[in-house]
Amino acid sequence: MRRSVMMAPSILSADFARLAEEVESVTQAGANWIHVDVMDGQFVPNITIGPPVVASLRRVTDLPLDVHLMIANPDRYIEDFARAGADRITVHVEACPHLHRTIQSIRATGVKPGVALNPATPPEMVRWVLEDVELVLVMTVNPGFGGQAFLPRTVEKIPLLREWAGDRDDLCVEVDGGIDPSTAPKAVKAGADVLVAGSAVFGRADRKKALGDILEAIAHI
Ligand SMILES: O=C(CO)[C@H](O)[C@H](O)COP(=O)(O)O
Ligand SMILES: [Fe+2]
Repeated sequence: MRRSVMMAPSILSADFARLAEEVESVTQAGANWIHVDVMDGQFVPNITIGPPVVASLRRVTDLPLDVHLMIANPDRYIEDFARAGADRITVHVEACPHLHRTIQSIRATGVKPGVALNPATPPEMVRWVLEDVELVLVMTVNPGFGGQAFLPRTVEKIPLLREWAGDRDDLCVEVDGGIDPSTAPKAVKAGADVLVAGSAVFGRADRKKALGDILEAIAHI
């Protein structure tokens, strides 16, 4: 029997002028986590939001805030995001020359650490820190923008990560980018158990139907 799958809508595709209502709509629709994409214009070409927005979200939701840092030198901001109310902080291995130290810094704040892999990054890059993290985020698009097409080969990393994680049944493997009812089954079959979806959820008026269609697509896997 496969592990239960959690849905983490990405607010990247939400209406930022109505963020509280947008979060409430996906909460009512059954979202498990709220995925927050932080971009700095350096590590990725786009710029989004920072700790003040996370602090504002913290005041309007009890759902776990899953903060995905797509920023250069993330060590500078870990404490700020932790203080703002993040439940999880995920850093990119490509942005962390001292990855183990960065993971320890996240853990020291009381926040659950995660590591993310770009599509071109081999899974071996996180092999020796798997026991130190709570989550591995496998990017299924190149980071920086919502609404891009899913890259199918990226999910081939997931069975390797699961194998290396051994009996770490609690390790979350999250996929992020281009997830919709047609691609979610590929990720879940490979072993993903957290699905981030931005445009496939916030791009539709009926959020319950949007989440429901993804869950229905994976129901029999
Ligand atoms: O990290 C991200 C982009 O870098 C986003 O979380 C991701 O792209 C979600 O958007 P979509 O589901 O529309 O692809
Ligand atoms: Fe993301």
